[in-house]
Amino acid sequence: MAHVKVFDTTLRDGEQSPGVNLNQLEKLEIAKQLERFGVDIMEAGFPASSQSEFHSVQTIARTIENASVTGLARAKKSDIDTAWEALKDAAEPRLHIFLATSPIHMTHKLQKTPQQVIETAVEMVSYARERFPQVEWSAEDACRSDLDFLVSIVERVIDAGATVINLPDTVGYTTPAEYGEMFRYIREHVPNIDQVSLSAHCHDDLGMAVANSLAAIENGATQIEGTINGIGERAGNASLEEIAVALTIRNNFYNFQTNLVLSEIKRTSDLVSKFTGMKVPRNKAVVGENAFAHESGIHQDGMLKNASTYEIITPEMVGIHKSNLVLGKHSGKHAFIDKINSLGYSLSEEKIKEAFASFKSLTDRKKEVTDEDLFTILTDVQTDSQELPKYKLETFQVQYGSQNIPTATVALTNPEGAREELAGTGRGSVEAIYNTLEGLIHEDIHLEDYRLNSIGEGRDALAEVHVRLTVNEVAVNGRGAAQDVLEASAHAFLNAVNRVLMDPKAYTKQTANI
Ligand SMILES: CC(=O)SCCNC(=O)CCNC(=O)[C@H](O)C(C)(C)COP(=O)(O)OP(=O)(O)OC[C@H]1O[C@@H](n2cnc3c(N)ncnc32)[C@H](O)[C@@H]1OP(=O)(O)O
Ligand SMILES: CC(C)C(=O)C(=O)O
Repeated sequence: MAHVKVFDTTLRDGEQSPGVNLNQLEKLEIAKQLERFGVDIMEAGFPASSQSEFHSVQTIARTIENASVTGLARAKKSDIDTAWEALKDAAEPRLHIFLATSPIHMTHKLQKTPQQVIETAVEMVSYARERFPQVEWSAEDACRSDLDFLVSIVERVIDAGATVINLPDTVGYTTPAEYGEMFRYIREHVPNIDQVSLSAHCHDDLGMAVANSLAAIENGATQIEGTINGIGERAGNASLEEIAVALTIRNNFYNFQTNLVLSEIKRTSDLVSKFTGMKVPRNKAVVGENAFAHESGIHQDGMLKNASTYEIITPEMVGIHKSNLVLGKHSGKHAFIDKINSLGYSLSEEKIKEAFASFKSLTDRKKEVTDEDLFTILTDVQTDSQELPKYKLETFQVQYGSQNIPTATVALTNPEGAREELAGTGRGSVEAIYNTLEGLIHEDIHLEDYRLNSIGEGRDALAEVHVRLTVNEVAVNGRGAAQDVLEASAHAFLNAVNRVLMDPKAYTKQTANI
């Protein structure tokens, strides 16, 4: 069976999803999970885009041992130099340079002639190769480029030292037959193509990203690029978990394999969903809640007789396990530690103490603590930086009646450690809390988006709130979980404010709907 390399770009193209903004700790946790998932290459970010992005890429490059870490750069010396500083300590430093090759992009965006584009690509790839042992070059908007122009530029860039050539469908325009044909054409017409890996990178604007990626593999691609849960710019990228499972389940058709550990899919998907705030649609292939649910009588009857009647993928294959060790009010530290280890976490003693305290306080209010609850507690603890000063919720009280004006009284500790208390009103309970918090925090804050999810089932399920705020005109996301919706709402608000106040440089990205 032939091997296909997996290039994950959740932390770069995935983070380009409108509304997503990951902080450094979240990016690092996702990177460690991608390493466990077995990706060959992970694109940790775009180092020249901001200082915080530079530090995230540098930390990931210094931490990850079992995958090659790369970063994106424009065809510009300054981007390449910055990327080198961020990536030079990686186990295998790798750079990803892109330059558009379609007439639309060359004329309107780059304002360069095709000849200038060839010269720039060649010059920048050979400049990058003076430092990086691995250089990937992407022909941005390849699918709307002239094929013979693509043949000449790819040949020249390989001569300049590129080790990987990527032919992205940047705008999700192509069909499987066309994309496959493009790979075949490039393989047949570029004389030095066998010296490099040939990569596919698809977007989902027409819902064909996964099908296009598979067509590329069938026609000579040796690397595929994508993201977890298919997140990414606009409609997203090809979903890596869907490609991996398709190659496995249909290995009688596709004769290709990857290094991915399929049983890590669920956990990777959950982590990315939680940190990005992008909920996985219930009906999404492979990781959606309904992917293994059977509703209708005839299907249920078939399932009871033999699961293969209606299930082509088993939940276990993608890491969905029903747990039988129940944690509750009477569980102690040993069972707790055993459980967090079995969920794949490795936490410091300090963090274990913090997580155990949150667990115990949850058991006072909830009969059974599920794996989903623990996942929420543990990921929050994992990315909580204790050392940094921040706003902390102490107590709150809300008075609500259908005839009264909702009123909240909130007490918090400010970053200087002083306790402050205030009362305020609003049109509803959440608004009363948020107005009061705005009165306590002397920054210019606006709520842009508020979403409430339930974690698990039943009356005692945890509430999880995702908010999007602008703090001093900087957009930032926040997340909070608690058994009570109002408490989760307060935590989410403070989480967003703390993120931007602790690391203002990281939150300069404004996503515009243009
Ligand atoms: C297909 C993709 O997904 S590509 C990756 C897209 N990702 C991102 O853009 C996220 C990170 N980006 C950023 O933080 C910013 O855009 C930065 C820091 C890179 C650049 O910011 P700015 O200097 O303010 O430039 P701005 O983004 O407005 O415009 C982009 C400039 O880069 C040029 N450019 C675009 N692609 C390339 C390229 N591959 N190589 C060289 N120059 C390029 C544009 O022509 C434009 O140049 P101009 O200023 O001479 O007109
Ligand atoms: C940088 C390139 C590979 C990209 O993201 C795209 O073309 O979609």
